[in-house]
Amino acid sequence: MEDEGKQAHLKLSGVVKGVHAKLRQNLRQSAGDYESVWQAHCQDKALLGEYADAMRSLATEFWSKRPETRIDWCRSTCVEYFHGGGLQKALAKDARRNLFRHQQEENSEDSEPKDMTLDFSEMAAASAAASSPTAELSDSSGSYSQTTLSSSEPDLMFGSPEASLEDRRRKIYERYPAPLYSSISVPFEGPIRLLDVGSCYNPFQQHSEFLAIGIDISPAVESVHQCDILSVELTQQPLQLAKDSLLTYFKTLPRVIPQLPRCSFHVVVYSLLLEYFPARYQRWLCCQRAHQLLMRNGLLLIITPDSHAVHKNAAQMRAWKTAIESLGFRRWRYVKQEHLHCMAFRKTEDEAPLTLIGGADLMSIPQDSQQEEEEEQDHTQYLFGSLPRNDCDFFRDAFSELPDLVD
Ligand SMILES: C[S@@+](CC[C@H](N)C(=O)[O-])C[C@H]1O[C@@H](n2cnc3c(N)ncnc32)[C@H](O)[C@@H]1O
Repeated sequence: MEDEGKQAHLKLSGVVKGVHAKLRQNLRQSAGDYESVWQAHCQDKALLGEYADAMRSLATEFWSKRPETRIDWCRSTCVEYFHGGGLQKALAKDARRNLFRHQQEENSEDSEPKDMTLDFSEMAAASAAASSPTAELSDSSGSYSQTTLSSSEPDLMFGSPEASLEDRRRKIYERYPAPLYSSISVPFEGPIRLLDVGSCYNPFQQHSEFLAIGIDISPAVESVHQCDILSVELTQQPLQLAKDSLLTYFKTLPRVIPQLPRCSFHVVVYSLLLEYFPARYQRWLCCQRAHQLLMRNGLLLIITPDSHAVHKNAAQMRAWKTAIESLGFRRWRYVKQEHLHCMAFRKTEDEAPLTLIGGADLMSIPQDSQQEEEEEQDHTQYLFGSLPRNDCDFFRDAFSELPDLVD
């Protein structure tokens, strides 16, 4: 019986790993033309269907037996963040950081400020922390990523010499209230709007904390919508609907989604998704899209496989952190589990704070550096039939949530 289970697991993981390997091979053969490789891949409905069934069986029949699955981790992280004080603490920390920064600016001897540039995204966070509940869609006017106060408003900038920094900051807030329509306010209320990208079998749907919207290029179940995160159109503006209408909107999305609303989700989940893509640029684009889809203070959750000790791929994880933070996120939580890296990034800025040249290059996975020659030479029948050894290692890492069934 145990042997039968092992065989079934190997067969299913063979389908999954075969698709990943084929994509990487196609990318190499096309000399890096990831767009045409991706287009051809998305048209291969038979292969996509086989993958979807295999992935669903792996996840629901084998991996779900583990004490804490990646879905459990995402769920407990969201509950702590939205309902357990995590968001409040993060906002309070922003406010302290912001205050400290302005104090530093004022104290610096050589700066005689004529203009003071205030980062309104942080101010919004600070004011959200300090304020009573604010309607999510309270104001849709204006751009607010940066506002410059000129020296023609001296009282506002510096106040009277005796005024405390807190007083001056309060005046600034009164004069320039930061619009919060696309920012998550505290205390958090209502279901957590969670976009599960590469959802496959809609694992978040069963949890009542979430209004879970699952999307996939090849859904394994009816409730998941067909949508490609790489190419789906995004609306120009966030949805401007009252809360009830928002719920209705998300509950009545069409089966095939042509467009997703910008800045409208509390959580975006990429669970075992980024390593599906053969090209770094696709992983990078995917993270950019998460930033565009999330409300400010929303969370991007990334789960990526790795069975090695935490330090083995620490450089890769640091590179991902640098790349993702450059898009306007700040890492809120990182956990290395036995077979997974689990990361939560909070969207802290509406615009990318800096343009990181070569950001896509930082989104590598170990298999990117695998040389074609090595692959061709190393067809060892190691564990997974005809796959090369490095792929075997990868898939054992990538899909070994039940290691005793694979090893
Ligand atoms: C390894 S499975 C992970 C399934 C699930 N998230 C989990 O953790 O068990 C990756 C899934 O991502 C989907 N996928 C790949 N590229 C996608 C894209 N561009 N847009 C949406 N889904 C995608 C695949 O069809 C597949 O179902």
